[in-house]
Amino acid sequence: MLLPNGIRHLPGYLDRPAQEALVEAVRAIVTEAPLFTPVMPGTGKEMSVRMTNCGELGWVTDKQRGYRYQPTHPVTNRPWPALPPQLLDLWRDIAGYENPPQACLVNFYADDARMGLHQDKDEQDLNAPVLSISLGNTCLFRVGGLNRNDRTLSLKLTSGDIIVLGGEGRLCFHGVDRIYPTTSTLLKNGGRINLTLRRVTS
Ligand SMILES: O=C(O)CCC(=O)C(=O)O
Ligand SMILES: [Fe+2]
Repeated sequence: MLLPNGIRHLPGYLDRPAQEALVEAVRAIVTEAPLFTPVMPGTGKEMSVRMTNCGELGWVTDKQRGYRYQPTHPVTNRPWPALPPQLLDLWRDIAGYENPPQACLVNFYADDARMGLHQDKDEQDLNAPVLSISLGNTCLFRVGGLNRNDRTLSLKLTSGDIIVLGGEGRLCFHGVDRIYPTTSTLLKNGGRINLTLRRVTS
């Protein structure tokens, strides 16, 4: 399904077994690289999502140094766990990009978490798409244009859906307005997981 600016929505792309396998992979990642609470640069205000990463680089943020990618976990200082093979396969099948992903951000949304409207622009390689996978409870996703004040469109993302921000849509503003509790049985404790695959360097 094509949204404004060529953003692609692939509803129900992953079947239940594929979703369960990804949840298992995420469990292993979180054991090795514990979730941390990201903060806004400058204000130091905590975001409501908790996160970790896998891949050669991970997205991190703190009060002083702001948003960036780094090869190690900010708390354990250990390298991030490897990208699970399923994610490399998905990138190959969907992204249509010659180089493999370097980073996978793992976002955990409790049922009261959200993510404000933002652009993904901490990457050098803006030719590569961002591939985003939804697992667990349904969310209300909002996508706009290249300017914060552009008109936005809201859509529900359910477990197994994939969004591709590529081409024109690569730098579109987007965010998660809310999570709908008890809309999926995939995650025993509710909430939502979002996996975001990215290329970082050119
Ligand atoms: O949770 C989502 O669907 C979006 C996550 C996101 O935009 C991000 O991590 O940059
Ligand atoms: Fe984003």
